Amino acid sequence: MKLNLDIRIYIAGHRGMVGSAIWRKLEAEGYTNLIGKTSTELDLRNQAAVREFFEKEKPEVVIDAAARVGGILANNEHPYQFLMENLQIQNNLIDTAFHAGVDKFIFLGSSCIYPKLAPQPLKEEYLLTAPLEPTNEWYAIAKIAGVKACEAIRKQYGKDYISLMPTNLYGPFDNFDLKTSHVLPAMIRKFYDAKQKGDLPVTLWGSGNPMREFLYVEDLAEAVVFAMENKFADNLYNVGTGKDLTIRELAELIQKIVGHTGEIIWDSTKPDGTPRKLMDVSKMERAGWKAKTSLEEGIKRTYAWFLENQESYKKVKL
Ligand SMILES: NC(=O)C1=CN([C@@H]2O[C@H](COP(=O)(O)OP(=O)(O)OC[C@H]3O[C@@H](n4cnc5c(N)ncnc54)[C@H](OP(=O)(O)O)[C@@H]3O)[C@@H](O)[C@H]2O)C=CC1
Ligand SMILES: C[C@H]1O[C@H](OP(=O)(O)OP(=O)(O)OC[C@H]2O[C@@H](n3cnc4c(=O)[nH]c(N)nc43)[C@H](O)[C@@H]2O)[C@@H](O)[C@@H](O)C1=O
Repeated sequence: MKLNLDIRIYIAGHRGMVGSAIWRKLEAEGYTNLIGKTSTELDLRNQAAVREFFEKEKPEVVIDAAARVGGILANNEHPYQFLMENLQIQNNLIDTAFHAGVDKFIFLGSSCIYPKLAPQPLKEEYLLTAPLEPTNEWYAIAKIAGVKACEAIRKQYGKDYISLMPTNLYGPFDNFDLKTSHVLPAMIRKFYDAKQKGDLPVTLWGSGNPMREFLYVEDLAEAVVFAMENKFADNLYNVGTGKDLTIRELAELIQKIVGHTGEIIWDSTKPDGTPRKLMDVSKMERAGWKAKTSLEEGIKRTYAWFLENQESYKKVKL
């Protein structure tokens, strides 16, 4: 059920694709006391600055949507930053929130925390049962540490700290930079640019054979607000659609939506990453939440947003 609409809610990473979607959803639900700081205003890697911020702002709920985030190449080429920066950010947020007496904390991990070759669909209990996918094990280990920190606070101190594991996300305010982005925004940008130049060929990475699940970011935001307004019985919940497709099928779908008619070339020098990471989303469904936006509808909305914003919105993160 709804919390008091003037409760002080801190959304870490409120300008990101996920954080901004959560912010919009909370505003739409009538929450009036939303707190956000840009990374220039508050570098979450700085523990002293985070402690000072909590003393001043006194948030009652914390939603952690701040992290060093990127696609398969960014993760593979910057392992130290993806491990260390994410450990610093989440440890400062979780530990400071706990010591400041925050009773509700929502940590966002990722489906890449599960073993590379775990049975599919991935259940929450598969965590730590086998080796991780090498291209993003650094990021995954940081995220697993965040899951365990929240689990320990829940178990030892009885605080309502929970971890949501979203699948691959996409939508408005995504990162469309071709070096650091995830596959879906990269395909939108590549097919659009190639179409503009007379349907030139589009080069995509890997074999096209891996499978991925994609959740529209506004559905995730709804899941996060649902988790904020309800007391969950457990610590760890997968958040996804429970459906996946091959990267090749994704390319054909986006090519159709964008209206590109040129050739697709597959660059096998780029990594495929994990062959599949379809999540079992039944635990979250039993808790009362289910995704509703279809992949085709979500891509159409994202493409429309991209066309309206592509000039002003260049999010390059390295
Ligand atoms: N995108 C995806 O496919 C998935 C994302 N997630 C998770 O969702 C969360 C958000 O991801 P997403 O929105 O895609 O990422 P974005 O890169 O869009 O947003 C990340 C946010 O984190 C903030 N941030 C990064 N470093 C710092 C820092 N040192 N100090 C303060 N703020 C910082 C950025 O702030 P600023 O803009 O002010 O610089 C930015 O707003 C992450 O936890 C990610 O792991 C999980 C599964 C899939
Ligand atoms: C959310 C999740 O996202 C990351 O994992 P990932 O899903 O493997 O990342 P990705 O979206 O970048 O790639 C998905 C697939 O798509 C293929 N692919 C084709 N062509 C392009 C292309 O042009 N760009 C990209 N990025 N990938 C491409 C690519 O080769 C791969 O096979 C984690 O690092 C981590 O951040 C995480 O948790």
